[in-house]
Amino acid sequence: MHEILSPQEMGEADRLAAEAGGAGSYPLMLNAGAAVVAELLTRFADAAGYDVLCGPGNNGGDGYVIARLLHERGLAVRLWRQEVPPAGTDGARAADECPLEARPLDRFAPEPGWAVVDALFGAGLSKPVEGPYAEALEKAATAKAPVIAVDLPSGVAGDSGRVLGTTLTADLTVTFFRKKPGHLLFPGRKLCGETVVADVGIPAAVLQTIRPTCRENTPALWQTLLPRPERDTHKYKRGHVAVFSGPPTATGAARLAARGAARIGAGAVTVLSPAAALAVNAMHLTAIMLHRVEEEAELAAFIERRHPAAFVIGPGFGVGATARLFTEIVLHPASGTAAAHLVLDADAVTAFAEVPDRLFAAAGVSRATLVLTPHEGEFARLFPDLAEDALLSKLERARQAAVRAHAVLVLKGADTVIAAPDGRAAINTDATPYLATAGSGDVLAGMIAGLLGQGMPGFEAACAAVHLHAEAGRRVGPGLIAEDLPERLPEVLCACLGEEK
Ligand SMILES: NC(=O)C1=CN([C@@H]2O[C@H](COP(=O)(O)OP(=O)(O)OC[C@H]3O[C@@H](n4cnc5c(N)ncnc54)[C@H](OP(=O)(O)O)[C@@H]3O)[C@@H](O)[C@H]2O)[C@@H](O)CC1
Ligand SMILES: Nc1ncnc2c1ncn2[C@@H]1O[C@H](COP(=O)(O)OP(=O)(O)O)[C@@H](O)[C@H]1O
Ligand SMILES: [K+]
Repeated sequence: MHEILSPQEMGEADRLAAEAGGAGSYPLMLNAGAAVVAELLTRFADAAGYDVLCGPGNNGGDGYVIARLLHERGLAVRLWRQEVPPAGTDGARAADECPLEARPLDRFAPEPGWAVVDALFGAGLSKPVEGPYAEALEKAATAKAPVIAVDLPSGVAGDSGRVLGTTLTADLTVTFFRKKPGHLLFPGRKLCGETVVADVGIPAAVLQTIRPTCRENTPALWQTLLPRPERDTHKYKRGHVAVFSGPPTATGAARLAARGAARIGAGAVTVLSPAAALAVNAMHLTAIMLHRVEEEAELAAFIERRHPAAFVIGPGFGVGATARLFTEIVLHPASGTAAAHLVLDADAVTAFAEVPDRLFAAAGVSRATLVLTPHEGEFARLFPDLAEDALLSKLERARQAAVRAHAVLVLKGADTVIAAPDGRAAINTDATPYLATAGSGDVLAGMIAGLLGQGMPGFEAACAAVHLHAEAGRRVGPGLIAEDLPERLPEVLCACLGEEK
């Protein structure tokens, strides 16, 4: 159930199911209508009546089925429409089979105590919602009527969650077969209210033909790859992670990342510090080691002697040439030295703003996995054209950036998207807004490096870290500060690994 289908893939699912069933697509519409009615009767059973707003396509077709089924149950129903579905379509058939008289949509006036069924537009939204359609949605919103949206709140784009023209906030959205990006990406996620996925009789086997590449970020994606230490392991086998520290006044971010790496199971973690910051770092580190690295030769020597499995560069590091130099050294260690994976975050992302191609070229020929963890602002510095393209969804931006950068891309935010250069993508859905606090991204960068260092593949490591970070944040809740996150990881990991204490 965790596959996420684009509206095009959903159309394909519909087509394949209709072919396989032999009875066309109309039975799916009947099932869709029945599924919405079942939800209405569970959650909005005490409504005085139901106003069903029907659009000109198959979303409207679902609306006619819903209106008929409610009417057959003896409930009070009013049907509102602007245009009739074109002859020969499922929508037209549903309209024909609906005995209710249709009222003109521009006369729609919500009644106190009535619920609104929004069946104007769903997957076929093709232009901004305007005119009488927009006015009807605005009236429902102004009346604060309970709203159930069919497939999507009308006006929300299924591929991106963006609003085209006008929309409304639903209390409940019932979608069919699988969620679409618009249910999970903001603002769509907020506008959907709660989203329920209903079975309309499309067999799961159609997914073998469609082969969707986007998933909701649940443990099913990566749980089996979460590292568990062998009984005869030793600390360096559990992955040695090195985190670059910034100057004396900006060392905390690196320590947060280091703590994230350690708590997620890296066997050894070293903070690499410029000379001037060694004293301040030393005052705050215990299990985590400290090593002076300020110059190219010191870094090369550290790599050659200690063979770290993964690095973090960026948190509190500064945006200068050193960030670029160290990044390039890590991606291309001296020949014969094993490549270490790299998480590039924060200042190190910004350091490549003027020369992003240098980073992408280095990643393209590196033996290591590069994971980029920008928030939207940092993303725009590395990928200005993608950030400015209003037609691209957050999912599409992350995907294109991953291909261009030859990197796993973690595009952070309330709806973090993780994308791999091979086209796989995941959308995270369980983060708490309490994570929006300084330093929480630093912890995440360290967590990703900690998993990479333990041998987890890049895409899965990033997905797992994003989920575990969100779960740790959820457990802390109000009052969360970044320091809390690593400390919650033992309990979160225990639950995820199914280990008893
Ligand atoms: N796939 C499945 O498995 C199943 C799908 N099902 C249902 O089908 C729905 C998709 O149906 P759909 O493709 O007919 O699209 P829909 O959303 O009704 O819109 C198309 C119509 O609206 C028009 N139009 C668009 N935007 C507009 C605007 N802003 N302002 C004015 N007009 C606008 C558009 O005009 P056009 O673009 O042609 O100019 C066209 O006439 C899906 O959401 C689900 O509810 C279920 O029955 C069960 C199984
Ligand atoms: N509204 C939100 N809901 C859920 N998670 C959020 C929200 N805002 C930010 N986050 C998460 O919090 C972290 C913030 O990271 P970042 O922006 O890099 O901050 P910092 O640099 O201060 O560590 C990211 O993991 C991001 O996905
Ligand atoms: K709708």
